[in-house]
Amino acid sequence: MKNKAIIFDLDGTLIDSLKDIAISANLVLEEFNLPLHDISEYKNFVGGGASVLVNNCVPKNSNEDLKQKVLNRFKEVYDQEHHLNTQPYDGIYEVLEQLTKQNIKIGILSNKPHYFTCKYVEEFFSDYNFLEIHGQKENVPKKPNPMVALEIANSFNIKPENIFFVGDSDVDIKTAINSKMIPVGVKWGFRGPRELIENGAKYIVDTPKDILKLFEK
Ligand SMILES: O=C(O)COP(=O)(O)O
Repeated sequence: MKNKAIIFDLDGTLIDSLKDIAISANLVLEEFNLPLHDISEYKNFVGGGASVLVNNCVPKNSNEDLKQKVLNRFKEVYDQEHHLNTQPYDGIYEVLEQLTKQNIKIGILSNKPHYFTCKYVEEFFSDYNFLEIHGQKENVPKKPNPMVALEIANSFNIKPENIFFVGDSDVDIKTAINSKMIPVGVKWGFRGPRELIENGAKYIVDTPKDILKLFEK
């Protein structure tokens, strides 16, 4: 057991953050007099980080200046008060408890801006021993680039092929493949299993507790 580890994605994997992201983005779109989107549409907008989110939700012909302004404002609005609906998925705490008991090293790699990633981890997961916590940082390549995932493997002192990379989007599965980790897709996240399988997920887990079964394989 001790020679295995898990890197988790955050949004759509550990926490259900969709509604707050959508509410914040729609508030900003409204401020800029731009068309709004249904919450469910945001499922396909999230995953590539805040700038990709903005790219996806502003009209196609928007110029860079507008995108930058929307992005800056989104970060402000999201930071203020729109966290009321965000919660860890049912069963996540139990899994983290078990992983901690079994001394399995755990980390988080998200494309959510690093500041927000740390904020959420502090709010929900401060009782768990996440050894590595990385959101998207300026001038650091984001997922699916394997760089940070490999740095985490290095710090864990565990070979990438013994690390499960658990996520809910194509970006996560591609990150796992690019870093030669074991790609695990979750069924409860923002995208469906089909996207995860098409992108090369080796395992699909139906519920958080199925993550524990991966170690029996
Ligand atoms: O917020 C995003 O766009 C992505 O975040 P994630 O990498 O934790 O899914």
